[in-house]
Amino acid sequence: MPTESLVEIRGLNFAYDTDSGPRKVLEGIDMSFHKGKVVAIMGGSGCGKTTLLRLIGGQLRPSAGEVKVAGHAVHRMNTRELYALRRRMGMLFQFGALFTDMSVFDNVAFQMREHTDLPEELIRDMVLLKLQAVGLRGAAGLMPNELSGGMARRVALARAVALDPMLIMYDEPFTGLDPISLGVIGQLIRKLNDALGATSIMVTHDIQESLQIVDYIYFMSAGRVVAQGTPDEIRASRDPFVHQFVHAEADGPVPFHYPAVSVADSLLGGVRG
Ligand SMILES: Nc1ncnc2c1ncn2[C@@H]1O[C@H](COP(=O)(O)OP(=O)(O)OP(=O)(O)O)[C@@H](O)[C@H]1O
Repeated sequence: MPTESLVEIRGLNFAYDTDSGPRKVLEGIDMSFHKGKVVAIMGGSGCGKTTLLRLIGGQLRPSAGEVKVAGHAVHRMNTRELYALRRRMGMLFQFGALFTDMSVFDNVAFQMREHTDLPEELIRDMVLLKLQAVGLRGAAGLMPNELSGGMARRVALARAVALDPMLIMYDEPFTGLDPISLGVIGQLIRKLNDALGATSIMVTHDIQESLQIVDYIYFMSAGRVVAQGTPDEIRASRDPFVHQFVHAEADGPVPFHYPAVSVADSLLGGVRG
């Protein structure tokens, strides 16, 4: 029996308003994120992945179509509903910056203190449990500048799941990590998702790590979904776009060059003039 969707995206279009008019970023996106799953969204730089996360989080409104989270259209929620929804979402954005003037403990406790009325003793136990889950209970008293990059990212993970979110969104969680830390973070993303019974959406460029830990992958190009499937389907895919990604080829359906007039035209243009 198919599992239930936590996030459903249907016919989603989005354009940014810019001085030179609307700038189309997403077009006709359909995606489903089923409960309990970890799903990766991959695609070249600037294809609209971060924009999509911001639409799911309700920071942006669709130009057309809709994003539903737990059955409710995000753009129709009032401020109070949006606030309640965001409390149930954990987010880890690029580099997952910690508050540098707070200890590891206080970084993880921050959301609990901001968003709940829980007594400090309970917060203490919850923070230590979250730190235990990422293997850093012993580092609770350290300051961020005393951590390695991999440790800092693990603290950011503990902070993202501090309030036991139903949905966790990661934007490039592996950026800047060495291969060992990258593997550790990947495994933790999977483990935390399963332990919490949550659903995770991960925007990443790291296909090899994704293939190890996710249940499903969407590939985007120029604001559209161009391929999708389970890791096994992706590995077996003959789709040229998927092939370019899986084999890290510099050129293919995703062009290496930003669109431009031909080299001959731009170099010889003056001569021919
Ligand atoms: N506030 C904004 N106003 C106008 N255009 C924007 C704005 N934010 C992003 N864009 C443009 O929208 C497009 C999609 O951006 P987005 O950040 O969603 O891409 P991305 O796929 O996450 O890229 P990357 O992998 O490089 O982070 C890009 O062309 C970007 O320049």
